[in-house]
This record gives sequence, C-alpha cells and structure tokens, in this order.
Amino acid sequence: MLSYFVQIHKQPGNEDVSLPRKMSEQASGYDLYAAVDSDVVLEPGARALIPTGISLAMPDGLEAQIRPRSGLALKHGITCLNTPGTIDADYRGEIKVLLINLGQEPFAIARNERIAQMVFQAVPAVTLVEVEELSATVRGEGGFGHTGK
Ligand SMILES: O=c1ccn([C@H]2C[C@H](O)[C@@H](COP(=O)(O)OP(=O)(O)OP(=O)(O)O)O2)c(=O)[nH]1
Repeated sequence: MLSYFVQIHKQPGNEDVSLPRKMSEQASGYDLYAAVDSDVVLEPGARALIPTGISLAMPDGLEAQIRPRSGLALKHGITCLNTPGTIDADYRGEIKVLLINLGQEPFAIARNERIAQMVFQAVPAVTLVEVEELSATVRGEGGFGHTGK
C-alpha cells in the first residue's frame, strides 16, 4: 500500500474545529468540518463556499479530492457543486468546500459540522507530447454512447 505524510495546518482562530477525520479504520475519505463563524443557511438552489479551517502541504504526486457526503445528499439534497473538487499539491491556502442545496428546504450549516470528505489520490507524472497523428484503435473516434443501449 502506498503511504505518504501530509502536513496539516490549522488556520488561526479555528483551534476548536476538528481536524479531518476518518470515521472508520478503512474509510477512503477524511470527513471535513465546517469552520463557519455562525450558522450559514443555504436556501434551496443556493450555494456557498464553506471554510474548513485547514490547509495542507502534500508531497509532489498527490492530490486531494473533495467529495460530497452521501448522507447529506440523500437526506437534505446537500452536495458539492464542483465535485470532485481538486486540491493541488502546491496549494497552501485554506481548503474550502463549495456546497449547493439541491433540496426543497433551507439547510443550516453549523460550526464543526461534517460537510464533505477528502480523498487523497496519487497523480502520475505526465508529459504531453504533441504529434501529427494519434495511434489507431478499434474504438477510434466513437464516443458519447456510440455503442448504443
Ligand atoms: O473544492 C475546492 C476546489 C479547489 N480549492 C482550492 C485548492 C486548489 O488547489 C485551488 C484551485 O482550484 P481549481 O484549480 O479547481 O480552481 P481554478 O478555478 O482553476 O482556480 P485557479 O486559477 O486558482 O487554479 O483552490 C478548494 O479549496 N476547494
């Protein structure tokens, strides 16, 4: 199993906000906690950028993905608008979560509430090489449902 050390830093004023946490031993995601000063109410259809109070330093070759929590999505229609959100290895700013309320009722996000999850992924080193022609395949240019139902 690949293993990495990732540095985590709490933004000042957020000592009380939980660090990202795995809720079971083999969970893929670390739950992220809202570092809002007071409740943020998301009206149906509204979106908001929710701070988490943390920033990271990952080794080169790693990214973090911000993904929705299925329970919030099922019960309240709360999901991430840009999912999965991409946290780059060289980003040192506060991690924020762009939530949207696709439900029918207003939803209040409280300080220290679990709002999303963060999954670390290895990113291969890729060099794009421009060529005049691409190698042939059976599929060719077929896509967007060309194989039918
Ligand atoms: O859900 C997210 C997505 C991104 N980010 C931060 C980390 C990421 O490294 C940076 C830039 O994200 P992205 O590349 O998605 O944004 P962009 O719209 O392309 O902006 P930029 O020009 O700053 O790269 O913003 C978050 O905190 N949460």
